[in-house]
Amino acid sequence: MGEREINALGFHVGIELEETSSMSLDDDLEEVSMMTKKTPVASSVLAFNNLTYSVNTSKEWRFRGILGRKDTEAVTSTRAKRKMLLNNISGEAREGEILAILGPSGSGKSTLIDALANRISKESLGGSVTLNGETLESGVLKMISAYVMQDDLLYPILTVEETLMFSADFRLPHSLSKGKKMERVQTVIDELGLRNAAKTIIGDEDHRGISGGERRRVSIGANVIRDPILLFLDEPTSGLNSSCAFMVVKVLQRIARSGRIVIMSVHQPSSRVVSLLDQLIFLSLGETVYYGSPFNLSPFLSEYGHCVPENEDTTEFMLDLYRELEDVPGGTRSMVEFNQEWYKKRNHPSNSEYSTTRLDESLKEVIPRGKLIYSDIGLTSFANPFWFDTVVLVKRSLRNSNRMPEGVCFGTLSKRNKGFKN
Ligand SMILES: Nc1ncnc2c1ncn2[C@@H]1O[C@H](COP(=O)(O)OP(=O)(O)OP(=O)(O)O)[C@@H](O)[C@H]1O
Repeated sequence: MGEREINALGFHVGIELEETSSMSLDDDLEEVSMMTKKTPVASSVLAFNNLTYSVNTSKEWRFRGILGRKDTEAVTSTRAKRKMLLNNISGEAREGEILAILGPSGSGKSTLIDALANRISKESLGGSVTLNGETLESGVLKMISAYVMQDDLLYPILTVEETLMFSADFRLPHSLSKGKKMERVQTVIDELGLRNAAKTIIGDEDHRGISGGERRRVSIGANVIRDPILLFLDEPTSGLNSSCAFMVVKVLQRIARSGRIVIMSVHQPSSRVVSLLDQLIFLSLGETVYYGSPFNLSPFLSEYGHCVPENEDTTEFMLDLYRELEDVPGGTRSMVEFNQEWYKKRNHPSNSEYSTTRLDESLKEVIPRGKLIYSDIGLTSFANPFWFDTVVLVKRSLRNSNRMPEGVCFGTLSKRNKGFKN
């Protein structure tokens, strides 16, 4: 354990000096990795307890008349049914760490991220979400967090630097000087390992631009420009090949280590990606089948009676195992129950240490750095007036469309969900 420092939230953070890892895949990332890395020990914690969310689904039956006679009127009966999307999900995400939510399609990964990111109405969501033991006001969590969506919505003819500068104009207070905003943009470019791509256009199917992995990092950068405390990402690696996916998660690890909480969903990560994750939640049909570190997954499976064969990837083995279980009667129930017992045995509430600094005091420190204003009456509105945001958006659209050689219509966005150039 090395020195102690105070982080963005005003919390004390223990710093460990770590050996540098070498990355030949990306020059920029390698350059940053060559510098001594600081790994903060978590001191702020987003805890979620017994999150439960269900939706109404209605089933409709139509009866023809007796003996299916066509002249009798059809009778319709509708019976409301509730579908459980999240069932008693608990866990914590710690500052300096990445919490990853894994599971097959439809297991509830996006729903859980939405629940944590305050994108599901409080009335519909059971359970609690707290930061350092305090329940966040509905608006506050949104204000101190950023949510990166699966789809890239970027302007194709703007360069990486311009894209981030427009984000800075849009997300940072307009009272901040151009120079300070540019400084922040340059910091983010380095943090994302995008130095070599800074002057390259985003590109799309018709215009050659940066790679798919770099695009994803630009999307992340546009959201971290205002330095959020919490970063939520829905499938940040989808559509990327394994080396690009690794680089994206490597960047997320760096973002987490700089004192943020990162929560992401991932469908089928490679073992290299898993090596960058700190905590995992495996979901099956809205229930937790494993919650813990990647290192404990193999012992968990052994104790559950399914030893991971030598040379097999543990995460893949786990995903295959419970996908098989989902197809048999009783499904993954025994695994869900085993996980609850296993977790209780290994974790004690005293492990969950976090700062005792009052949350509102901590927010006072951090909020002026971003787009938000803190006043004596609490958190108020966004720093930039509506007209200012409108001007920024119009300027961005105009610059993009002016550069389109074909004179493509105003405000064209690049949305490449498929066909990434990895
Ligand atoms: N409003 C809704 N009404 C009914 N079912 C819903 C609703 N929203 C989501 N679902 C269902 O909830 C389940 C979980 O959805 P969710 O999007 O969270 O899964 P996921 O694990 O993120 O999947 P993917 O990897 O495909 O994105 C799915 O079966 C989905 O169809």
